[in-house]
Amino acid sequence: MTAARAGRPAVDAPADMTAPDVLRRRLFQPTTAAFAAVAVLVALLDVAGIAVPEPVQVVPFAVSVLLFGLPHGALDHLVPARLDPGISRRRSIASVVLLYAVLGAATAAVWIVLPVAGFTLFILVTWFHWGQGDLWLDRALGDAPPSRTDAALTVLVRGALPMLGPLLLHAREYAAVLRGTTGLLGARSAPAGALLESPVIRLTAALVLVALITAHLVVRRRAGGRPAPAVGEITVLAIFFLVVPPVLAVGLYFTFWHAVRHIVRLELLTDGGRAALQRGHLLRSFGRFLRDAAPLTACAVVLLAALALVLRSADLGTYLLLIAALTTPHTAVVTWMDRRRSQGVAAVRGEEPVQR
Ligand SMILES: CC1=C(/C=C/C(C)=C/C=C/C(C)=C/C=O)C(C)(C)CCC1
Ligand SMILES: [Fe+2]
Repeated sequence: MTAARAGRPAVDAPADMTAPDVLRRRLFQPTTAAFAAVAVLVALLDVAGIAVPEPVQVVPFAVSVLLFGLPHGALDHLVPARLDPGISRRRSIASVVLLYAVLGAATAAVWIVLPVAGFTLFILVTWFHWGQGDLWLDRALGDAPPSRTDAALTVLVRGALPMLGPLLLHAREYAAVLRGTTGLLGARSAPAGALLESPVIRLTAALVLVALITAHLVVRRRAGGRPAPAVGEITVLAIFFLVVPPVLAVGLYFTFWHAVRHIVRLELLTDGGRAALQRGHLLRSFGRFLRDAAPLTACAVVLLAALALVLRSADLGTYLLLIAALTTPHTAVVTWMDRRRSQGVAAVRGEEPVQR
């Protein structure tokens, strides 16, 4: 259906634009620009001696409960059926529910027995998971070459930006999140917090980040990929995570960068979603997704409320504990999707029929 027939202004993407072009111009480039604008704004406020108030910093995480963040994993139970016509809806739901029960409980057990190890595992799993999300997109947009070294470095760099970046200039807030989460489980994490705040660790993190970024860009160029878009995104994200207070920065990244990209990936697996995205109808596509994800998002909200009651705390730490338990199985689902990579990549290029 064209926009004119729908009786709205002509907002359809031009017919000669491919899906990657449309997504790049309508979604990914504006997102990068918005992140750059936030970094500039925060830097200007800083110069003026104004700090972003703490209640404002948690707004993106609060928004993520219903918009994009928590919902982005709420279709995991349908992913196997969407990707493989040989897998029935019933089998898809049963296997993913089992996966969530086993890996979610195992993650919770680590947190309960060894909270600091739970936190460390959470950072490492997120590092990998957010890195794999950006690798998928780089490949889908034709920027990343089919090289294993490029893949490994992309995952390492993209995950390191949000997980190591905040440590360089905001180690105190980083350590506060460690205390805020592990403290809910009765842990005394003073030594680990002090370690995070030590100059040696922060300097090491800076060196690792610079080395990874350099190696990544060199390898991408040599392997025949397109380094230019990556340079732009990495530069903006590096400045963003250096400048913006971590709770605000990581909340914005989770909600409007990682989750949005994953939603695009899932929408491209359906006829309706792909058609909407190819025409640049982003809001329609996100609306469809949020509606589909509503039942399981509601279940996750109930779990969050139950956790808040058990821990007698309804703060960011509680929410992060829930996310930690859900992220391990979610990462397993996405890793399975990656192994069937050809589907997703072909879908964004409009080369392949997709199933509902
Ligand atoms: C909030 C915050 C942190 C950790 C956030 C994490 C680890 C979030 C993970 C979210 C996931 C995995 C969502 C699912 O895709 C850091 C880095 C300690 C820095 C201080 C602020
Ligand atoms: Fe995710």
